[in-house]
Order: sequence, then structure tokens, then C-alpha cells
Amino acid sequence: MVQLSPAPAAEGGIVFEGVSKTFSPDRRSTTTALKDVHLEVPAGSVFGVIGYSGAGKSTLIRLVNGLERPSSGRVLVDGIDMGALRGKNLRAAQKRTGMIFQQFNLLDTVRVRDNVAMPLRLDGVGAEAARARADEVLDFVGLSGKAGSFAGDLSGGQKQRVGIARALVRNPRILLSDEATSALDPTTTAQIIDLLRSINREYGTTVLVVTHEMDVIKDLADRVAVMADGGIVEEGPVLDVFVHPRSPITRDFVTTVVPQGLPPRVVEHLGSEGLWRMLLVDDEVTQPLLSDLITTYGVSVNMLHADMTSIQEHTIGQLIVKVTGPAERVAAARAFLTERVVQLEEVQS
Ligand SMILES: Nc1ncnc2c1ncn2[C@@H]1O[C@H](COP(=O)(O)OP(=O)(O)OP(=O)(O)O)[C@@H](O)[C@H]1O
Repeated sequence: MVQLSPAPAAEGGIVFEGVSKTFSPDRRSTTTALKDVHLEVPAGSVFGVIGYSGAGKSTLIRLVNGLERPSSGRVLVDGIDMGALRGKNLRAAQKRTGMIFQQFNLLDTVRVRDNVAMPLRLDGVGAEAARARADEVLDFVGLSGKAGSFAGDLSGGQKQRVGIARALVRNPRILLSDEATSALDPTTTAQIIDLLRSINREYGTTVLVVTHEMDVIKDLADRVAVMADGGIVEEGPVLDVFVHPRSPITRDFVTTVVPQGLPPRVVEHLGSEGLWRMLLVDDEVTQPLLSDLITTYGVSVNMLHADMTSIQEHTIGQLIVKVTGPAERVAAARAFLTERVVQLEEVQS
């Protein structure tokens, strides 16, 4: 029951070259949604874009399937400049992408099978062939039993599966997801994330996800770009961005998954000297760090906080300790820890 054909190697790559986008709904006002965006989404990757509301995420994703055109710069999909296409060339290029939405955008009074078959019907595919293909894709997303139901009668998670089936029905090279899990509960979100990852793994489909939820990035994406005010603030492999967030906004997003610091009252009470926050990755997590510290350096260690988070196949641990003792021993302890953990920083009040 193979329903989708794997993307040929290196298909599905997206490049944003100095892309800006302004909207002028009337002559008096102009909104700049994107400012000089440079970004490369590798073919076959799961790429996350995170930002607060109004950062420009939806605009960015809508440029990829030609629903919007850049005001300046270029959006290249497999080397094709989407902004330069018109008419049937644009429609042909749009078939290389499928898109899913927060509100599913299904026709509630139309049966699931016909919702999924709709893009093919619009392409002129006959009813029988379109429905047969819709059934294949519904089987892939685990909804074959619902093909004859009305879309409006399904749960949110089932509706999003139908949305995914519809997005896949033309066998696209790129799947665009605009806040597709934002209306779903955590368990259903996890199931949709698993489905998106399996589409990427099994068929090499590039998945470009925009979201305001760092949890989604953590569980789904290989790389992440952080957006603010229409620009890219930072970009990199997800684990790197979690461990070394460079900008305040990225730190804020990381904090939603790995809560940082202590209540300010506690920091004030303890004083920030010798008050260290450490991040540990994978094998570092299981080291007997604190007992080594005490026995080797003869310092006192008060452990104030410890937690662990999984980022796909990686584990990030966080420890916050207060180390006290003679200054030179505390300094030696700090040097020892710096060697043993991926990151150590003073906790500031
Ligand atoms: N068609 C449009 N006409 C006018 N302004 C628009 C249009 N589309 C987007 N904008 C403006 O561009 C900016 C970026 O909007 P966009 O929807 O891309 O952000 P976002 O990060 O996706 O936010 P949200 O998650 O709230 O949708 C906002 O100021 C928005 O009001």
C-alpha cells in the first residue's frame, strides 16, 4: 500500500533571496510584513519557522506556493522563481506544494473522500480516479474508515488528517504547514507531528512548518528560523538553537520548553555568586557531576533545580546549583564544570 512516490533527491528545496513584502490595503497605509529575508530550506528537511503573532510567518509561507508575490527579492522553489510565474506555469508550480492550515479549511458538508479528491477534480482528473487516489491517501493518514463521512462530523484531529490527505493528494514535493496543530490538544498534536515526520521520512517531502509553539519545533523540526518584525533573527539546527539561543526572543521561546532560572526572590536571597545554570546534552546528563565536584574540589553544592527535556533523539538536562567555598576552589570547580557541560552561565537576578 504505497500511496506516495518518494521525492527524487534534492527536490523540494526553497531559497528566499532578499525577500521583502509590503501590503498597501489602501493608499494611506503600508504594512511591511517581510524585510530582506534570506533563508534556505534544504530539500527533504523538516524546517520550522517560529515567531509571535504578526512576525510575518504566514506571509513567508504563502510566498512559497505563490499565494503572495514578493515586493522585492526572489523565492526559489527548486530553482524556479515563484514570483515570476503567471497563469498555467504558476498553477503547475503550485502543484509541487501542498498546504495545511490551523482551521483545516475543509468543506464541512462535503464527504471526506470528496474533500480530499477536490484538488485532483480541479485539475481535471475524472471522478473515479480522483476518488481512488483520495482513498489511497486517506489510508496513509489512517482515516480510510471515514472516507464516506461528512467532514463536519469529524474531530479536530481527524479533520487535520483529512487536511493532510488533501495536501498530499497531488504527491507534492513540499508540504507547508501554517499553525496546523495550534487548534489541537497536546495528544492530537503529538499524533499529527508523528504523521508529518513519517511523511518526511518515508517520502522525502520537504516540510515547512510555521508555528508560535516551541514544543512543535522541538518535536518536529530539524532546523529552525526565529522571526521577529518581518526578519529572521537567527537560524540553525534545533538542538543548537535550544542550547545556545543568541537573541532575547529566541531565549523567550526556549524558556517555554526549558524553563530558565529561579524565582527572582530566591536569586536575591542566595546572591548570584557561585549560582550557576548548566545545560547538559545526551551523555553529559548521566555524569556523576555533583559528587565529582564535592569530592575533588571540596566545595559545598546546593542543588536548586534539575530537569530534563527530550528534543527528538537528544536529551537536554538543566541543573542550577549554588557552589560555595574558598574563592580559588570555587574557581577551580567552575573550570571543571565548564569542561564537562555544554554550557554554564551565572544566574542573574
Ligand atoms: N493581505 C494583507 N493585507 C494587509 N496586511 C497584511 C496582509 N497579510 C498580512 N498582513 C500584515 O503583515 C504582517 C505579518 O502578518 P502575518 O500574518 O504574515 O504574520 P504571522 O507571523 O503569520 O502572524 P499570525 O500568526 O498572527 O498570523 C501583519 O502586520 C499583518 O497585519
